[in-house]
Amino acid sequence: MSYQKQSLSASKPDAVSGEDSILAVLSAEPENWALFMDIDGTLLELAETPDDIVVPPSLPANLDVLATRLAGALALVTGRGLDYADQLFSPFHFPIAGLHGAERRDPDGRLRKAEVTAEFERLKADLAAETAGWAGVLIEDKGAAVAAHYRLAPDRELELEPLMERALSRAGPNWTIQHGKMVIEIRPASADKGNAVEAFLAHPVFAGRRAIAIGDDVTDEAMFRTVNRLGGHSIRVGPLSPASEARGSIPSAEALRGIIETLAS
Ligand SMILES: O=P(O)(O)OC[C@H]1O[C@H](O[C@H]2O[C@H](CO)[C@@H](O)[C@H](O)[C@H]2O)[C@H](O)[C@@H](O)[C@@H]1O
Ligand SMILES: [Mg+2]
Repeated sequence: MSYQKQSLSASKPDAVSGEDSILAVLSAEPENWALFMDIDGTLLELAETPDDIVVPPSLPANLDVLATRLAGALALVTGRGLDYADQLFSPFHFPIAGLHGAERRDPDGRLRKAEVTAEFERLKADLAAETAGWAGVLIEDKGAAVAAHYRLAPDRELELEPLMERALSRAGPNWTIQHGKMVIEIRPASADKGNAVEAFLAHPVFAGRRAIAIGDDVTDEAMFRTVNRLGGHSIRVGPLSPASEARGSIPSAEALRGIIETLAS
């Protein structure tokens, strides 16, 4: 059932639906493609807490080689704060969008950060205080966004929902709720991952290329819709579900890293 959509899309002449076809299009025509990848759950396996993720030592250099093959047309598009995500791939600095698209560093190094108001700072502190006694709930301060993680306390989801909704009303119209894997976030409403992909594609390094977007979560649906509309390819890590607009899938982050390693070698 979950593969029905995949086989439908695979029947299209230019569908990219799995590891072999991603490898094929990128290695055959690297000058024609741009690659946009999510981080958690896509390039890296999910971990119990945000700081427990492991970056395999070969990944940053493999990404750098692949980025060079694509003449720079490779960007990371993440819900993480830009600075946090950037240091995961040190010493390389790829074009990157953080906070689900609200922060961006373009290929020319131009940086756009989201504004953090004094009221938002107070709101984050209050959320941390209100959940201080909730064992297993983690509040992740991401500057202009805040995430309430319940992976270690799944029973708290129902209590976190109204708490985050109340915090959102306090934050005002410039913020929005973002659901994710065992997490509820308040993020800037100014841009989503689809907007970030379009902004990158307007830059000369990316312009004129077709986009491949690879992600694993609800937040990635915005970039899937964008690349589908623009004639690119949308790939979900994990099984396809009818709820996703991704048209292809690869089984795991490890499989994606294998593709990257092959393309880099
Ligand atoms: O857009 P992404 O790069 O996938 O980032 C989405 C969120 O990822 C992180 O949370 C998720 O991964 C954690 C580590 O594996 C996991 O513990 C958590 O349950 C997941 O929701 C990150 O902490 C968030 O800030 C990102 O928005
Ligand atoms: Mg993800």
